[in-house]
Amino acid sequence: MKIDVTDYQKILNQIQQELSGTKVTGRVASYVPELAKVPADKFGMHLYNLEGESFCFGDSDECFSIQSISKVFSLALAMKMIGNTLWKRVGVEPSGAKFNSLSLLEDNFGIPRNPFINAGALVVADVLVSYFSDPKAAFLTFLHELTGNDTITYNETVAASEKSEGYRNFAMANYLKSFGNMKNDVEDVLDFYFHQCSITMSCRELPQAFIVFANQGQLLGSDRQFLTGQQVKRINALMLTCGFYDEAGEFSFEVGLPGKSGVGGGIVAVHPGHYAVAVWSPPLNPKGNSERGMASLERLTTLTGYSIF
Ligand SMILES: NC(=O)CC[C@H](N)C(=O)O
Repeated sequence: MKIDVTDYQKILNQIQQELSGTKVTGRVASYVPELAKVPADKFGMHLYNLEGESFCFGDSDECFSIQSISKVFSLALAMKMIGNTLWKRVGVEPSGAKFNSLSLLEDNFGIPRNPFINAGALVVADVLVSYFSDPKAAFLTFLHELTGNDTITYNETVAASEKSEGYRNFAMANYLKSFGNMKNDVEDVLDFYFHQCSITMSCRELPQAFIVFANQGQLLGSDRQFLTGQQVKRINALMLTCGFYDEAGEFSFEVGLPGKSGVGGGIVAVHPGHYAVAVWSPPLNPKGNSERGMASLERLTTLTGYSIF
């Protein structure tokens, strides 16, 4: 199938028109002051296709805290570095539970259900802390190579306040350690994890990073195979089944694309073979996913008439 590219901008304009004025019931994340400060009416979207064309509206050039969207990058880096041994320490099944749930660890002997719930992302962070002597620098290098944009960096204020409020993540990391599924110091792993979550990127920059998942692992506009086809298949499968925690079914049902959300209000989705798209609207629904973001992506696949299904 081929979507007429001239339609994308029209469709995005329609989404902006339909949704920018609507009332949302969700709340902006408030567990750290830096996130609570972000105006609730920010709204932007950017679609980047495999032809290298861009379509956007609203606050699409403004950087925001990518939070859990970063878990896709850390997973990709860990898969690149240690391959299949990763799956001995983290599962690939949807959790059906909140992103920061501790309860499933007890039944699974400290093996998190998947890499996108916090427990799984902490194990992935532990892998990276073991692998690299300077994991924070290595993570940025990975992102810079992936995007060709070396301005992407951490927000130290967000990382610090996340740390000062991170009781549940500390509990989780210690709990993983008690099962032997955390090899490094809890402090070191959390320092890395809070930093990866603090990365700021815009709706324009995120699809430039995610287009590799629409392009079978090859960087766009180059012949560099950045990830293997199998790695990309697996990451897309995990985004589809686990990217929205206990709302992964709903996202798949309404939108029909692999994607990943963050509590900063961002969502990125991928249409393999076609495009990557990011949307940002800070108010979150009760499951911790951007309310207007989900609605926007539902309109995108409905108006284009195409999803992966
Ligand atoms: N869902 C998210 O975006 C959660 C990320 C957040 N930094 C946390 O660890 O709680």
